[in-house]
Amino acid sequence: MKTIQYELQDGVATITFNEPNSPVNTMCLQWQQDMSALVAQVLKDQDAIKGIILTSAKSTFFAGADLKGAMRLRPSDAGAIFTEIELVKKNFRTLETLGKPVVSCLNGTALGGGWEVALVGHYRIAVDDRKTQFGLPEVTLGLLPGASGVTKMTRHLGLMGAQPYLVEGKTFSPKEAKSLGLVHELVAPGDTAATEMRTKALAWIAANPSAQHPWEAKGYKVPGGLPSSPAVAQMLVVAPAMIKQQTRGLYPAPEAIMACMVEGLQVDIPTALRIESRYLAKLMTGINARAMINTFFFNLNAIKSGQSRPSQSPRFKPAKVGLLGAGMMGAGIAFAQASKGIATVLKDVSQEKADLGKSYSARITQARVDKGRMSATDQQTILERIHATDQVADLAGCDLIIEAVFENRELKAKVTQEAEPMLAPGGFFASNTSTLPISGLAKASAAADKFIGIHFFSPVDKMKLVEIIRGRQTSEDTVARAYDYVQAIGKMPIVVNDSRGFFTSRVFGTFVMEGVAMLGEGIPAAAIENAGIQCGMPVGPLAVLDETSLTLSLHVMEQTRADFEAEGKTYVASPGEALLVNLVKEHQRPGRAGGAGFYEYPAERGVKKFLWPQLKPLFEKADVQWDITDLKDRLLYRQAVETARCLSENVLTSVHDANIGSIFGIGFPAWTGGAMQFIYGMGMDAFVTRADALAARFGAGFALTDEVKAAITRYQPVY
Ligand SMILES: NC(=O)c1ccc[n+]([C@@H]2O[C@H](COP(=O)([O-])OP(=O)(O)OC[C@H]3O[C@@H](n4cnc5c(N)ncnc54)[C@H](O)[C@@H]3O)[C@@H](O)[C@H]2O)c1
Repeated sequence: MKTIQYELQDGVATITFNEPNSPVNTMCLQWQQDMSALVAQVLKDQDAIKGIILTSAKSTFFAGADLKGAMRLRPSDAGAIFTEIELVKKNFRTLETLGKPVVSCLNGTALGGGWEVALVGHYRIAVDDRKTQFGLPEVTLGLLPGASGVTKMTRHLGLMGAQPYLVEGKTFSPKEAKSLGLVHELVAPGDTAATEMRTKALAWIAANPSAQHPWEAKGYKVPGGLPSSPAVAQMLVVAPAMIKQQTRGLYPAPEAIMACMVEGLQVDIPTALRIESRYLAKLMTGINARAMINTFFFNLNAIKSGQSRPSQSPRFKPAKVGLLGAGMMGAGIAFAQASKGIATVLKDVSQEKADLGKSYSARITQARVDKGRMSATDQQTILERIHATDQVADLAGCDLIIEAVFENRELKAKVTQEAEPMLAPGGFFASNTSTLPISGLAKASAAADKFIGIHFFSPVDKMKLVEIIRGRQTSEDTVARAYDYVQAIGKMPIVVNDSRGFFTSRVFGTFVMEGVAMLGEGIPAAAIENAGIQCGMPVGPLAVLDETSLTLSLHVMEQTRADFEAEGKTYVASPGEALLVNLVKEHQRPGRAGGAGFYEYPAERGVKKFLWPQLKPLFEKADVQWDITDLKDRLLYRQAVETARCLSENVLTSVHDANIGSIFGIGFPAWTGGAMQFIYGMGMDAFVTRADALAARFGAGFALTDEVKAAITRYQPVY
């Protein structure tokens, strides 16, 4: 056995998982074969065995399924997958129904398949380490815990009790596991933890010679009752509808898990396990799981491990970072930095404004203190790290200064020249601009190689993504430092090359303007907004444009037009631009902040916003024909085409940055796996055919040139 060590001593069989050439244990093909060999060995030795201990030689217990293999699966593989899962469970079941006590000694994290291995033990002992996580997050990858996870957790915790851990994929600490009854004993972390766990395991084995899982005993009652009991039956009327509402029918896994829980409780264990295998085989070979695994496992890991970070540069640890502008963004960034231990100088034009910016951190931390999620001491430490000031000189010695002043080129140039001399030797300067090309802003800098874009999203506290923009002259060392800074404050960096709107603002612009173009065609605003929600965007294009401001969009368009004219280039207005001018200038509807946009924002408390009734007489056409599938496709395809163009133009240089950036920066629906995975998931031919058809009816925004098609093919990931 290559991945499992087996030792039988004094009647105790110790099974140690230890996959070679891997930092973690996985359910790889070799492990599956080894498990069959192991079970055969245990059966041979069973007369001599008094008990079994499951343990790991890695720093974690067991990581779970081999996801690379899952990326190669297609619907035609469902039968083979069913057989494979059934074999894994047959081996588990042989061990746990042998009539011998089995103890899992959990030295570290056990997630997904790893937690299902842990659940083979009748008794579970864990090291109470803060880093350790247990649970079944399969749903977040479009999967279902099919190696007995659904069956066992539902029987342990009941239908209601198990829901958060199965349908939502909530993970839990060793302490929480203990309070849920999923772990029976905890030991303190440290050098002696392994020995202590073993001692406890041996004692339990000696005291429970013929252990079994609780539900194997006659008369076992599932907590909360069976689906036929009145309380559960009542819950079952509501729960599926709630799931449907949350997933909008776009994510099959939560529904499949719920169905599997309910069906599994009404049959015996072997049948429940078979039902589970069927559901898993279907999910695992479907398009959604592939998209989610690709993005939420492989792409996220690529970002964490720094695949877009220039690898030659040494690691950078920011100690002191200055922020120019204590407005909405500056205040948010200050809190993000200070809570990660970075000394922060928050500068504005007056002490009053700087203090106001700092008060944002005071408010956020106070809310956490009030909820018991932060200690008053921690709050004080964070606030003490933020020095609010109106003095440029206070920026002296900063490793990095980020400007977040008004979106105005002249002002940005002025503050750059004022603050740059304050940088510590080797320090660098960044702009948080959301629209102005970085290479142009860098002209104001005395060291363009040390000038970069670090584009945060609002609200900074909630948005994990940060877009790093490499200007024409930005050095690779500066890119690496910006990457390290973003990771140091716990955010997710993507790296793009400079271009108008970079990646996220550019693609986001195509989404909202496609919505405005539809309105210009006479399609009802409510239908447009509904299409946005139905395809999985967080909000409709008109509502989000109201939030980001119609005036701002118009300002950016005017600025772009002026830049194009100055460069002697032809500016082509997007189809919705005239309508936007009309709304802002003729009808004084600047957006949410101005109290009026596509929506009305009633001042009365509790009265919700509603679409401005005048949109109907002004823009809707009674004879317009539209189809919801077309509307949904237009909103998604327009963004996917623009993302592919970004790859083709070298604005983006990786698919993981494209996918993660589109989901976390723009709100591109997660069920697709991101804007590029949307294309790869459906296949190049199908995508091109549909995009061509949309281009023929709705314009050049959907047109794919040969270069763009070549870029899509060139960047296609291979698993
Ligand atoms: N608001 C967003 O959603 C968002 C998102 C990403 C990026 N951005 C960009 O971030 C920047 C700031 O945006 P915001 O929404 O925080 O603006 P804001 O209007 O809330 O804040 C700007 C702040 O800059 C201050 N300021 C002006 N001149 C200054 C100077 N000489 N020195 C120091 N401070 C000065 C102002 O007093 C004000 O407090 C802009 O470039 C914007 O495009 C904004």
